[in-house]
Amino acid sequence: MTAELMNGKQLAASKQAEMKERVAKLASDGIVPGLAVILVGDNQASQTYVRSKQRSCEKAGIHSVLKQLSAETTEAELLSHIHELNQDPTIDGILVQLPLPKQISEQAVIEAISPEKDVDGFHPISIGKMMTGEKTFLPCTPHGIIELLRASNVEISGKHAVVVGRSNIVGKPVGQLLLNEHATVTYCHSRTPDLRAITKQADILVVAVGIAKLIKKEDVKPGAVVIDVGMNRDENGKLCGDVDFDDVESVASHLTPVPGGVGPMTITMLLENTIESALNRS
Ligand SMILES: Nc1nc2c(c(=O)[nH]1)N[C@@H](CN(C=O)c1ccc(C(=O)N[C@@H](CCC(=O)O)C(=O)O)cc1)CN2
Ligand SMILES: [Mg+2]
Repeated sequence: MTAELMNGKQLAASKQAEMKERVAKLASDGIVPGLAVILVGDNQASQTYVRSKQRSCEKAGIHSVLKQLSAETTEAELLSHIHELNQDPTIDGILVQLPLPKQISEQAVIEAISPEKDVDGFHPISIGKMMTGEKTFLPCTPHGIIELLRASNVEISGKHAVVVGRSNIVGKPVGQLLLNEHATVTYCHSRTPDLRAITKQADILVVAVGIAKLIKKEDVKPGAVVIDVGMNRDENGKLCGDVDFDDVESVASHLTPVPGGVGPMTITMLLENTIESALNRS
């Protein structure tokens, strides 16, 4: 068996082309969606992701503002920027790029963002609504994963989904979204004994731990759908996921590549949330 590639890059491009049309229609009604991105410090990867978000906004016709703050920024300074953006009528979405420097509490920052502008879906109100299945902004990477599964016609209902990783950004929420789609969900993490015994039971395996090529073909049930959220560098400095792609390709039925899988969907769902937020303006 050779796994079918779940091409996030392609799906992201087609979704973003649709969004461009939606945004053009909105503009003719006098509404231009606006996204504010706050980047604190000089983390290289964060700079790349933020640039990519801005480029995608520009292509789609979404107004975007970047606030670049120094690594020494205090929590109070950052909060004051957020309070200002909460009041700005041209801004529909506020995103603070994570991770933040250690002097700043991520929780305090996330909670300062108005839930109406929480296009990252990280605010406790957004998370609570996601858990109860109410309409809300869904976190971008987990939502992107669900969209990838849908586009590949993967049945979720009744399947055993195993999530490796329990971060607030990916692991926890993707498990909840899979549960909302009626999967039976098992979470694994660094203290799970005999990880492989559990990953081998998965019909849908989502891996988001940040360990290069952790998952090998022996860890995967033949025919499983494997979603790789990892973003690591291999021994040659090449970008790679948490799944050993070349190994797992021969056992999985569907597999996401890194790059070009889940990553591009993250930005796409961010644009979708920003447009949604602009529609809620009036
Ligand atoms: N406030 C947030 N911070 C962070 C989030 C987030 O959703 N909100 N997620 C990640 C980083 N991230 C977006 O911010 C992100 C990561 C990766 C990609 C992506 O497209 N990756 C490409 C490869 C890029 C490369 O070549 O380096 C891919 O997988 O094809 C997009 C967004 C942490 N912080
Ligand atoms: Mg984790």
